[in-house]
Amino acid sequence: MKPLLEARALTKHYQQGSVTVAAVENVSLAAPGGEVTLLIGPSGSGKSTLLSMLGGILRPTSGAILLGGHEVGNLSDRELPPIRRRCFGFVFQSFNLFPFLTARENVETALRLRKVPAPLRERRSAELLEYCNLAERMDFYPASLSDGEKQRVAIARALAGDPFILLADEPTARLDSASGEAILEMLRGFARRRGKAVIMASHDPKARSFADQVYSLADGRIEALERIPQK
Ligand SMILES: Nc1ncnc2c1ncn2[C@@H]1O[C@H](COP(=O)(O)OP(=O)(O)OP(=O)(O)O)[C@@H](O)[C@H]1O
Repeated sequence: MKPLLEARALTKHYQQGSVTVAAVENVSLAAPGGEVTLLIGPSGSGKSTLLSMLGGILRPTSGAILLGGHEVGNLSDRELPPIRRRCFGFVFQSFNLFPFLTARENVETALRLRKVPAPLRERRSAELLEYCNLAERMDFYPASLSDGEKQRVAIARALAGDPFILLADEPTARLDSASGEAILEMLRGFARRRGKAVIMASHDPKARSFADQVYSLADGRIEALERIPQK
């Protein structure tokens, strides 16, 4: 299948005083729709930096990023944010929910950002939370939710813009084994059923069995690419 997102010779160097840190070096990858792409590698191998560049949060030092075949890596600071909102959803290990908003209101903020009219926002946020098995928890504040539920709210929020690509950085790191598995199942379902690309960085040994391809990073470089046979 044609990749939804592609990186070609992507490189990021951080300057720390007189020292240059090569966080990502010459990385090429392709993330097809319908598949989960997993990034693994030791701490400091460049996974988060790579995800941030793929999602247009961080500018590469060099290389190209293609979204649906179109180069987006060189767009201006004004052009990039609307494309990021339209095409990407982000999930982080720390959930990043607003503590003073309910689950539903947290999802609604993402819809408001995308200029969805108010009556539609309410319905759409309820649908998204139902999709994430949170129908009973919509009016709860984050403090009254389990960590697994919080992450499902974060996923509902990430899906608010109906993104083509979902980027997840260690989405199960703070979760117990069963909640983590539920999240991985949900991410895989999103890719498979909706034909979207999920790109996830994870240390979780279980993540592998939910992936279609695994890129192993070491010192900012790709050491191996493995296809996981479909079950
Ligand atoms: N803002 C920054 N300034 C300077 N160096 C940075 C910065 N962010 C990351 N680095 C360095 O870049 C390298 C890659 O870091 P990155 O966080 O991408 O790795 P990671 O694989 O995601 O690690 P972890 O699994 O611990 O999150 C590391 O050497 C890190 O110290």
